[in-house]
Formats: sequence, structure tokens, C-alpha cells
Amino acid sequence: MNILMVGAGSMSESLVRGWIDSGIAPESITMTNRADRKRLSELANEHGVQIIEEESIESFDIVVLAMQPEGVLEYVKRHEWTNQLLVSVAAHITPDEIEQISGCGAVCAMPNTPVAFRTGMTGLWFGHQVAMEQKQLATELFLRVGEVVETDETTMPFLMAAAGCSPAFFYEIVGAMTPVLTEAGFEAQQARRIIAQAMKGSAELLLQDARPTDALIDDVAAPNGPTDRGVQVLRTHELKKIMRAALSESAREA
Ligand SMILES: NC(=O)C1=CN([C@@H]2O[C@H](COP(=O)(O)OP(=O)(O)OC[C@H]3O[C@@H](n4cnc5c(N)ncnc54)[C@H](OP(=O)(O)O)[C@@H]3O)[C@@H](O)[C@H]2O)C=CC1
Ligand SMILES: O=C(O)[C@@H]1CCC=N1
Repeated sequence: MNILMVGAGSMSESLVRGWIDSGIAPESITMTNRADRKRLSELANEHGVQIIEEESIESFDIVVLAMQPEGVLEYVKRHEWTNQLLVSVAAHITPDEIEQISGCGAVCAMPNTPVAFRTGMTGLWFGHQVAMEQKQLATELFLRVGEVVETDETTMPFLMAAAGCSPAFFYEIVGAMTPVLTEAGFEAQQARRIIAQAMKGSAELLLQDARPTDALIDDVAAPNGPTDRGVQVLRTHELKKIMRAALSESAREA
């Protein structure tokens, strides 16, 4: 199975890192981009992948379109497609648009950068021309680097907000919490580790325990205790409203 990664940015590299860690041979992955040759050489040195400046599409089974959304359809138009599986990771592109131009089956995937550590969450939206074995192939490919959920036109924007974009929301939260700890005397990296480990443990608990989040809060918060008082601050400042607005804004096509 030969994979071409078109685009060599952070999403592309995260997928490549995760796939190689999952056992895919680096030599079966080829990366290309638009202009930044230095970046391609660095990726070849770091991951052992092939790099190419002028790609022949027919040598590949899977072509991952991992450039910015505005370049995707133009790239598909510029090339001759035979029987490749096209996988676009770009926001707000539809599989039907790609299939109409290429004549091949297309999948719109929405992964997130934690795929680099095989803890990703990916939404897959299959086009009408995707054959059953191609669906299986795409699903297996993303299962190598985390969990997969099938999406469609309606759910994809919200999956993107909640999984593709949300790592940045979590980093924003960590960035807001860290100074409180450093001001108390922790080193910055130590503060970050404390918060990240608490987030990781809480995420694990959320995955293992299906009770509502309010019940999980009750497990932590004694009435009028420190947690309860802190949660009340979040509620007074209407965190739920803020999160709803952030997710809705990310899901919206600009
Ligand atoms: N970052 C994330 O967390 C996520 C990103 N995505 C999607 O992934 C895609 C890439 O995002 P990200 O990696 O963050 O972006 P980056 O800006 O980090 O990387 C974009 C890459 O695409 C290349 N590129 C742009 N246009 C072309 C083209 N016409 N042909 C070949 N290569 C091209 C750029 O090359 P050069 O530098 O040479 O111009 C660069 O390597 C986007 O569509 C985004 O919506 C989806 C989920 C999560
Ligand atoms: O914000 C972006 O452009 C991409 C889409 C999903 C996550 N990052």
C-alpha cells in the first residue's frame, strides 16, 4: 500500500508519525508540499519517508489531501486519477465535490493532532463512490492512530469542532491555568505536567465511566468544599455558554 501525503504541515506530519508508530513502513509513505523543500528534507531525515517534488499519482493507492482547504479541489482538478482512494482532511470540503472531479471514491476525514501519539479521534465521511473495501481500508488506516466515528454532512462540522479543533481549546485552558501554578512557585514545565496529567486522568475516567458529568463532578466536590466553590466560579462565568459559542463558531463555515 503506497500512500501519498499532499501537504507537509502539522496535520500531515502527525498522521505520518502515528502511522509509522503503528507499523506502516516509512518507505511506503511519500510526502510532498507546494514550495518548502527544506521542510520536506527535514521530514525525510526525521521519519525515513520518501519525498517528491513532482508526483505521479498512478504510483499511489491512497492520496491524502492534507493541504489548506482552498488548495484541495484545484489539486484534484490538476491531476489524472485512475483508481486511487482520495482522503481529504481539509475542513469544509465534501467527498461528493472530490468524487465529481476525480471520478474516484473520496473520504473526508477529520483527524486531530493527537493521532501522532495514536490517541486521535477521527471522523470519516464517505462519498457515494467509495466501495465497501475502500471504506474498510480508510477505517483501518485511521483506527491505527486512535478512534474513528462515521460522520455525514450534518455531523461533520461539529465533529470537527469537538475533536479536530478542541485540542487547541484544551491548550488554551492549560495556558490559562499554568500562570496560577507558576505564581505559586512551580516551574513552568512542572506546572504544565501537573495540569496535563490531571486532564489525562480525567479523560481516562470519562472514557471508562458512563455516568453523567454532573455525577462525576459530585465524586470530586464536597458541598461548599474547594472543588464546589471552584465549579461555582466556572458556572457564574457561564462556561457552558462560552463552550457552546466556541464550538458553534468552529463548526460554522466562514
Ligand atoms: N492542524 C490540525 O490540527 C488539523 C488540520 N486539519 C486540516 O489539515 C489541513 C492541513 O492543516 P495543517 O497541517 O494545520 O496546515 P499547515 O499550514 O501546517 O500545512 C499545510 C501544508 O500544505 C501544503 N500545501 C498547501 N497547498 C498545497 C498544494 N496546492 N499542493 C501541495 N501542498 C500544498 C503546504 O506546503 P508549503 O508550506 O510548501 O506551502 C504545507 O505543507 C487543512 O486542510 C486543515 O483543515 C484537519 C484536522 C486538524
Ligand atoms: O482550524 C483549522 O484550520 C483546522 C481544522 C480543524 C482543526 N484545525
